[in-house]
Amino acid sequence: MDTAAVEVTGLVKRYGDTTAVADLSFTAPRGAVTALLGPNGAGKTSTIEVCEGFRRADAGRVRVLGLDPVRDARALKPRVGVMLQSGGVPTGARAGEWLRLMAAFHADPVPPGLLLERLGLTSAARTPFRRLSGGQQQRLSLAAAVIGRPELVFLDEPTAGLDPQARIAAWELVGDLRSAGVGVVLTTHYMEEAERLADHVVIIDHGRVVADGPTGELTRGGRELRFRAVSDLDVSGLTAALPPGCSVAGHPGGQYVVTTADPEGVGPGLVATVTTWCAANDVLPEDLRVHRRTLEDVFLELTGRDLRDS
Ligand SMILES: Nc1ncnc2c1ncn2[C@@H]1O[C@H](COP(=O)(O)OP(=O)(O)OP(=O)(O)O)[C@@H](O)[C@H]1O
Repeated sequence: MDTAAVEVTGLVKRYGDTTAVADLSFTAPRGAVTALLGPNGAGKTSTIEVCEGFRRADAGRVRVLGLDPVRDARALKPRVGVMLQSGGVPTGARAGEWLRLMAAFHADPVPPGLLLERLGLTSAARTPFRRLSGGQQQRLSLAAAVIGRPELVFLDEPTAGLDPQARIAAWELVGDLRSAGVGVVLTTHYMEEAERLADHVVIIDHGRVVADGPTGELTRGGRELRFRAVSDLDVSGLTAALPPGCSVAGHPGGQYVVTTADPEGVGPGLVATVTTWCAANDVLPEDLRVHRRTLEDVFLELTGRDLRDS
């Protein structure tokens, strides 16, 4: 069986003179959570909308559960759940009615009442969509995306604007989907969310993939070793003891940061060199720890710190 839930090869998407997606390729595995990350305007929504069959690619090949999202739209519809950034629910539809209607399109839907309860919408069941709060609208769209027990769900910024409780409920729902073997492809601007939920991360910038891999692998290789010690440590002496490419910075309060340029990050050898030097100089390195890179560190390293004008 084809193991990919989504396979995108050389995707190009243009809007007039704007190239939103430029030769983009990635694979999202089945039964796993894949997060598409990228600054505003990077091309995430365009990519996801082509995968959903809502937009046509200008070039490249897209396969969803092995099928073509435009040509095989009818076959894919019952197997794929979609949560649009814009909601996609008629403004006058009442939350409960809308979910019951969505349920009617599927052979074995999740009971609408159960989903309303899971997502904290029971008391809003009779409220028209336009009168729901932004967070309630988001949650209703999420519920509609999963009600048909899809094999794959596309979630475009599923937790944007949710309060912490609603975000946790959404995370739990995504976790349950994954446990049930459902593939999830989501976009988010919350790095902590991606780190927590995603098995696989694809970072996009200017319509191209700049990093792609298992979340743990992308964040591997912390470049810093930190410790506290006396405030008048001989920083130049320690620097001289370290391998080339390492530097030491002293900060107020006796905080020290050893940084390595080695792409593999801080290894056991560097930790041993620092502690050996400390022992030889009668220095106790307190709170010694290798600072793990977060997904946010990786994201900013790859996409820069400049604000995007888009
Ligand atoms: N319908 C459209 N017509 C013209 N340009 C568009 C259209 N949709 C998107 N774009 C442009 O394409 C580029 C990519 O947009 P897209 O929405 O795919 O990015 P994104 O990564 O999802 O951004 P965000 O994080 O802000 O949602 C942007 O420059 C955007 O202005």
